[in-house]
Amino acid sequence: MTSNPREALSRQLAEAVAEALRADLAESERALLVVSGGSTPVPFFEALASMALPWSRIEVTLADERWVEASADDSNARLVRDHLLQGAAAEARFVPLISAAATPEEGAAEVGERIAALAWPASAVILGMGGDGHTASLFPDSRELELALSTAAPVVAVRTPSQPQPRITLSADRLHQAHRHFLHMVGEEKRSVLARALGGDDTRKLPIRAFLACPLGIYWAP
Ligand SMILES: O=C1O[C@H](COP(=O)(O)O)[C@@H](O)[C@H](O)[C@H]1O
Repeated sequence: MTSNPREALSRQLAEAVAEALRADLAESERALLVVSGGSTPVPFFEALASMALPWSRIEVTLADERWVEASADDSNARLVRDHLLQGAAAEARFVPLISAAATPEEGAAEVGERIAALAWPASAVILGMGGDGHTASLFPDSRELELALSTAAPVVAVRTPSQPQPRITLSADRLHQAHRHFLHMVGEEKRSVLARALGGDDTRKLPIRAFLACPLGIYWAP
């Protein structure tokens, strides 16, 4: 039994996602799970990894990634490998968003083909949100924000002045292609950003707005 609200939240989210995967796997041979990176999902990943699931039938990919080596400290793929693909969950098929290309612009076509071949619509997309209202790598100052919000392509290479690395993100269109959407966030700052997002409609200012009508299951703890 855990008394930490963030741990309890992660456990509840993991149970909801496991339930979603089980329901979809009762209808289809494969199911796809799209997860986010950052600091918030670590306890969620660990809770989900402990769930009894037919992991070999589950595909996992990311909402976004920094264009860095898979072994880099800030690689979202590394986060998934270290915290989700553990124990029985190591049987899941993880499909990363990076390639051997030097830049995301050069790698986007190959990564896009890989992503398009997954078991869409996803069972669940778990989004995070930054203090600037970004989700996935759809940042308010991303040069390709307009494109990422409007294209039917699965992925977009993104350059963002506020961020140190180039990135690649699933497009909003692709992120919408899921049976269920969850937003996982913690802390008062993010709660007030979400309240601002709910009070307006300019997606370019707070890109999380692109997902508020999915409908979105909001998992928040202080
Ligand atoms: O840059 C990113 O940030 C968001 C939120 O991260 P957090 O550390 O505040 O939890 C995340 O959803 C996204 O996938 C990641 O690349």
